Amino acid sequence: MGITDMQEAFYYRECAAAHENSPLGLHYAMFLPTINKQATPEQKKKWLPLAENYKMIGTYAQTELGHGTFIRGLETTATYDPKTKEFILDSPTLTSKKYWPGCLGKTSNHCVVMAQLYTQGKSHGPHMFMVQIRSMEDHSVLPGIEVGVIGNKFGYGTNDNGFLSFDKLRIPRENMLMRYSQVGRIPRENMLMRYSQVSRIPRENMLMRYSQVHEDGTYVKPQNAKLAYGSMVLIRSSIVSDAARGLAQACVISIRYSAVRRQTEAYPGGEEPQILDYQTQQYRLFPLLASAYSLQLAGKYVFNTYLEVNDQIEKGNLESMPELHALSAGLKAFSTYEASAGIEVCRICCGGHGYSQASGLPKIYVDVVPGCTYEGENTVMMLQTARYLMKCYSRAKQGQKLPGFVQYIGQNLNKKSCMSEEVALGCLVMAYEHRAARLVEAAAMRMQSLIQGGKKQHEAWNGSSVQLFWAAKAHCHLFCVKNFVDAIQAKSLSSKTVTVMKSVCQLYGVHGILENLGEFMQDGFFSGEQVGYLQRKMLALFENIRPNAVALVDAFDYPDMVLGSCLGRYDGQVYQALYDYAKSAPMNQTEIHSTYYKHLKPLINPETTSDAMQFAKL
Ligand SMILES: CCCCCCCCCCCCCCCCCCCCCCCC(=O)SCCNC(=O)CCNC(=O)[C@H](O)C(C)(C)COP(=O)(O)OP(=O)(O)OC[C@H]1O[C@@H](n2cnc3c(N)ncnc32)[C@H](O)[C@@H]1OP(=O)(O)O
Ligand SMILES: Cc1cc2nc3c(=O)[nH]c(=O)nc-3n(C[C@H](O)[C@H](O)[C@H](O)COP(=O)(O)OP(=O)(O)OC[C@H]3O[C@@H](n4cnc5c(N)ncnc54)[C@H](O)[C@@H]3O)c2cc1C
Repeated sequence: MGITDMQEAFYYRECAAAHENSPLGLHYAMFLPTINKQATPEQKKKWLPLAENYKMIGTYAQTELGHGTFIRGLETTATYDPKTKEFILDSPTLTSKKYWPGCLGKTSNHCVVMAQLYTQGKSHGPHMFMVQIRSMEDHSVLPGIEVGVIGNKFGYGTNDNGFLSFDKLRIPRENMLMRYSQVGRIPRENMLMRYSQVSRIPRENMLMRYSQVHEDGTYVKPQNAKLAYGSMVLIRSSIVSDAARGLAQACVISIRYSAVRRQTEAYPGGEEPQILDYQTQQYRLFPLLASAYSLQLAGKYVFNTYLEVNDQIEKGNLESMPELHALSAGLKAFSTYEASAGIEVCRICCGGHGYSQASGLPKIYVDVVPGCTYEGENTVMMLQTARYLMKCYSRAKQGQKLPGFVQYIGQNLNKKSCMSEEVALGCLVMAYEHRAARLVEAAAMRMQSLIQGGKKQHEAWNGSSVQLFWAAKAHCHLFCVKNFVDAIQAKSLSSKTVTVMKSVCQLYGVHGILENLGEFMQDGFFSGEQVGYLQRKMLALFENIRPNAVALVDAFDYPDMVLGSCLGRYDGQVYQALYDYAKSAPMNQTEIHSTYYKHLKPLINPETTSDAMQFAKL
């Protein structure tokens, strides 16, 4: 293929088999990046050529039957044996069996395994280990390993998500992924002196600034334990664009179809209008179109932020790690919630044909919706963002300066909206900042009052977690609105394209307020009159966007082969395509289906059943 950028390669493969989650998906999305980001130079030198050339095919085995969210609760153990300089991997309980990892059941011959590290009788928490699970000669399962597929799922039929357990499997010490942030940069001469006294690890291993288990079992911890979570942050930062892609494709299909489909005479004797001319169809589809554009912009922002922060981390500067975690966790949750719900609305807007696989919509849905669960269950991710927002709130109250995208926190909440009939973009951003700041403060106040009332920290946290969730969701929503507005304002408004996009951006902001009105009106920030401005503006924007609706989805430029949809075809020949799809159905290859003779004929013509049964036995 010759494509070196991994995201580009991912999307290129997506074009070849759109929304068919690849049986090598985890090899690309997590196994290779984990080696890239968590292995030492020596380990990369050994494993990357094999993995990049498909000799090693791997997955990311972290989740277990009993734990997916709570990584520190994982039960798989890796115990260091200094006598043999090996780790002993074990699945001590039923619930410790790895369960869910993609490409695990039948495809992978290796995996990076997250296990609790034990050395010198002490636990050091979750760490990653490279484990070979199948022979690279004949793909047979290696001794001490049980592996298989978990069975049918909601979707992802092309991915052999599997289970895996270890029975005191021994792996070399060198198979612990030992890169990580230096525990302080130990001068070379000290390292030589220090390590030569403590252990005789090979010289090439000594020039490391990484976490180590020395040959005698001494553990050198990383600068931050969460660095081991890096691969998840990478994928969370990538999922936002993936969710945007799914929503955008569903919008292409449903809006193109709505421009072709005519239904119900508009008045007695009149012609049937395009269903895209129904205001209710516009009310359901146009805000989703706006959301698709907004999430695409947010996806670009968060992935670029990942690249920037990851570069800093690899230079030992972990300062922006909390911000990246909060941003990637929150936007991953926000984008997959929005996209999943939006794709389902697009399907419903296509009527019966939307329920056919011929529409392409069910396949997009079952490919996007697990994103609400994998790589961090969405509610848990939102609460991680909320945790960061609470810290920001207390820093703001102490007068500390906050980083860019949280500077709104702690602002004066006594002001009122500047909203007028024009519905300026700036007034929209101010409204979202006010709503998020108010919800962050309300959650913080709730926590404080529970603690003052005698609750312990964890009780106050759980007792405030609904409000914490609301605050995190409002924060992510603000981010998407402001990021969209900034993109519009960064362009000159003279060109027609940007003028059209300004309407789309306005609709995104207006619709979001009207769909969450209680949160915007609870403290009187908006007057009833101003809500009227917003309602009228939304209806006006539908009319404004209608003439460009098809062009706006064409602009996503997804080819028919990627959409895989009879409804979203560029040429609009929907009905012929549906009929051809039906005719090609395997069951239509014979006039009478073989099951007639065995199951129906005995009912319809019992007298002639005998010869029928003969036939059925053929
Ligand atoms: C440059 C190279 C570029 C290469 C590009 C490659 C791209 C590849 C192609 C991609 C293309 C697009 C892909 C899109 C499609 C993807 C398809 C993927 C297919 C399916 C994959 C699914 C795989 C999985 O599901 S893997 C398993 C995922 N599991 C999870 O996510 C588990 C979730 N749980 C957790 O993360 C933790 O348990 C958590 C955070 C909930 C709690 O952790 P813990 O208990 O340890 O911490 P806390 O006590 O809550 O907090 C302590 C402290 O730590 C901070 N923190 C927590 N996590 C992080 C983190 N990750 N980073 C930084 N900091 C973290 C937390 O904020 C707290 O800080 P305080 O200061 O104390 O508040
Ligand atoms: C299609 C698919 C592919 C996957 N691929 C992989 C893979 O390749 N590798 C891998 O390791 N894993 C994989 N997973 C597993 C996935 O990462 C986990 O399912 C996910 O992390 C959620 O964990 P869980 O299933 O244990 O859910 P749980 O954590 O049990 O969540 C269940 C419910 O409990 C709630 N909950 C849990 N903890 C809290 C909390 N602290 N506060 C509030 N509410 C809470 C959640 O919000 C949720 O509503 C995959 C899953 C799917 C569906």
